[in-house]
Formats: sequence, structure tokens, C-alpha cells
Amino acid sequence: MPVRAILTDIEGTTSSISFVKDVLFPYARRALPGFVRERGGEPEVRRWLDAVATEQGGVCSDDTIVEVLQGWIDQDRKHTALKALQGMIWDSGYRRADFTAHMYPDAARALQEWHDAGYPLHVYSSGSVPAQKLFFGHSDAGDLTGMVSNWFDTETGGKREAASYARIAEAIGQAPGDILFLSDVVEELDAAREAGLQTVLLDRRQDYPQPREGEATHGHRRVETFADIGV
Ligand SMILES: CSCCC(=O)C(=O)COP(=O)(O)O
Ligand SMILES: [Mg+2]
Repeated sequence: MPVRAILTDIEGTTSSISFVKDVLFPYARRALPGFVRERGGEPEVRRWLDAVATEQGGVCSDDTIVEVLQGWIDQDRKHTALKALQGMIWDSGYRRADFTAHMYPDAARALQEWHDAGYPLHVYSSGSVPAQKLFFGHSDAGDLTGMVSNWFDTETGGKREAASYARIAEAIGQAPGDILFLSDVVEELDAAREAGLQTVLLDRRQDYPQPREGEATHGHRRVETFADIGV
């Protein structure tokens, strides 16, 4: 089937899981107490802190909210409030050049080639849209934001829900069957396939030392790098 647009995940797909788990998450974990102390009064920050308190059953002190959020980081919870707050914290890390975002060279190369060939590129990640833009804007391969037409996060819906992919297809104005979704998580690919998208599983040795083969691929086409996708 022809592909007319590409939708990609970030962590484990364009970029290594270890950069997110070993650099970004610990950075946010450490910075959280100071961030909440200094910026907890800003409406855009308070809105998400209040969302955490509500989920905990009501009124909570800021110290408790910080502990809850740090626990969610440890569990890799893909909670929209956590992701929004993490994005705000990483902003200063990127601006101070404390780190650049990992981007596999094969991913940067393929995205550039597809962009040059006229394929619209879109991103769908559990990271908040501002965090995605920071990530692509401060990547090891330079500022890649100009290549991306649309950004989607969990405000569009969960990545394991077919309805999210239907919403994305609608938003970008493409028939679901014309969109190729790339991810390292089979449950996300299952949801995308249910919505009618084409799918490819990224199964990178650095991120997944044990190849996912046979039933573990859930029938999705499996590649180890973007160079093998061959749009
Ligand atoms: C792009 S922000 C940093 C990554 C992150 O927080 C995350 O949860 C990534 O999840 P993904 O959906 O890209 O696998
Ligand atoms: Mg991923």
C-alpha cells in the first residue's frame, strides 16, 4: 500500500530509551522540588499540580505532589500532567546545554530524506508537545523541528487506543490507510492498525537486546533501523 504520510514515536524509535531513562528522567526528578517551589504559583504549572492532587483524592501539600510525581517518574507513568511538567523542567536543561536529545543517525537521515521527498512527517509521543519540540529542536543531529508538520501527545488520547490514531488521521487530513506509524511498542502498533494505519515495529538492538520475533511482533513488520523501512 502506498504511504502518503509518516507518524513516528520518539523514545525507542527515533531515539534511545536510555537517553530518556538515564538522562531526562533523573534530571526532572532532581529538579522537581525546586521547580515546584519557584514556579508552583504560575497558572500553567499550578493547573498540572492541581490535576495530580485531584487524582490523589483532593487537597495535597506541594511536598506530597512532588513525591507523587517522583514516584510516577520511577514507574515511567505516561501521565499527561507529569509529561507537561517534565517538559517545562527540561526546557532549562536544553537551553543551558546540559544535554542534547539523542537521535539515532539512521532516523535523522531517513526523516530528512522523507521530508526532502515530500512526505509529511508527524510526531506522536507520550512526551508533551512542548517537550517533543524541545527534543527535536536540540537533538544530536541539530534542529529538526522544521521537518515536522504536526505534533501529538496524550492530550489527543492514549497511545494504546485506536481512537487516538483515528483523531490524528482526521487532524492531518489523511486517510488512515495512507499513514505509516513507527513505534517500538507493539501495543501502540496494534491500536494504530485497528484504526487502519500501516505499521512498522522498530526493534533496535541497543534498546531491545532480545529480538522480538514470531508472535512477539504481533504480526507487525519488524526492522532494526530506519534504513530498512524503505518508504
Ligand atoms: C519527547 S519527551 C521525552 C520522552 C518521554 O517523556 C516519553 O514518555 C517518551 O515516550 P514515547 O511515547 O516517545 O515512547
Ligand atoms: Mg516509544
